[in-house]
Amino acid sequence: MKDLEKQLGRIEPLHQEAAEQTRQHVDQLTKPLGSLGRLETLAVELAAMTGEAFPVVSPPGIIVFAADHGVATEGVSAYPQEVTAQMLLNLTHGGAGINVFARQIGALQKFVDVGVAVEVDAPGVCKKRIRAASGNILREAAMSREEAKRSIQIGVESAQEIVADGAKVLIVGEVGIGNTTASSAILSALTEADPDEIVGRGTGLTDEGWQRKKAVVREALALHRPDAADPIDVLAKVGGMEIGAMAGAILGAASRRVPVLLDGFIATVAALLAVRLQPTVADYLIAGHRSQEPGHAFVLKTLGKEPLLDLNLRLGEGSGAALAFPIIEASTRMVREMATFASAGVSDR
Ligand SMILES: O=C(O)c1ccc[n+]([C@@H]2O[C@H](COP(=O)([O-])O)[C@@H](O)[C@H]2O)c1
Ligand SMILES: Cc1cc2nc[nH]c2cc1C
Repeated sequence: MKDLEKQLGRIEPLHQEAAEQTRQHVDQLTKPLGSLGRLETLAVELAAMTGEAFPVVSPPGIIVFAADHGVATEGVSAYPQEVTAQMLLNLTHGGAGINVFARQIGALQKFVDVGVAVEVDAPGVCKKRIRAASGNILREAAMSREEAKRSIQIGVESAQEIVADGAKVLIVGEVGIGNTTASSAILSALTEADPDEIVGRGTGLTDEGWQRKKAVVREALALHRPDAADPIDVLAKVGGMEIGAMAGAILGAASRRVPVLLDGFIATVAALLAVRLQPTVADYLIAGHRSQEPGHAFVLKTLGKEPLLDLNLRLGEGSGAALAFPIIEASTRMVREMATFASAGVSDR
């Protein structure tokens, strides 16, 4: 990934001085020491990421990447493939769940087609199509190595664009019928997790469909034998274009010291790919929520991240991260707006 590294520049280590300044300030605010719990540690983490002791996180930026998966023809999703394109159109009309939550938090929104099966003609779609759906991983590679790299590069560029537009935190979301199958295969390949432990029902498979999905993941891994030490190989053989783009966007945001608020299973598997490509990116990740998909708890544990919310969500699109955003914002407002013991004339311990 030499070319990508060149394009990204370095991902800077955390800013310890800013973090220390925030830590000291938080301890002077008018509250019992440590009483705002996770909000306090979040405030310090955000300072370390941004390099600013009093960071601003609004407006957040949300990028939804859409792509189709050849494996969808194997009966691994409760919904048909055409839903991906239909939902992409719905997103541009503002009718999807993430649109509602994005409006609630005043987010910038971007919708990127990286490989939907049927092209969507709508002005709100950024067309970065690599190919019309990935290959069916049960029989062929999801994509070529070049296509996998291209997906990452599109993600990097999309993140850089939304940051240039003013986004202070990045949320990456996706739509892609079949992408929990691809994400499960990536996760198993990268961690040697047993598919039985991490494959879930995705959009809501029946017991029979769920068993078939586990077998598909197992067979795809046996066929392709992706190299765990080579994340691009894993992405190309059993991944998907929106997953590569999300990994790239996460790298792109971190390279600009922009914190990344993670959504559900697919977004977090993309984050694991990003971490395997560039380990320092892990410092810029905050887990928004824990999805119902069983592999999500596993990948969060692998990344060492504790989610902010657990609302039994399994929508994707960036929805869980958008719902967690007000907590991030509250931590920054605590630092900026609360009085100190000295300023308010309140007696300290
Ligand atoms: O984010 C999650 O944790 C999540 C869990 C289950 C399903 N999804 C969404 O549902 C789609 C994938 O489910 P499936 O069953 O088609 O693999 C895809 O469009 C995702 O956005 C998302
Ligand atoms: C309707 C629908 C909306 C979605 N949004 C993200 N994934 C989705 C999957 C389906 C099926």
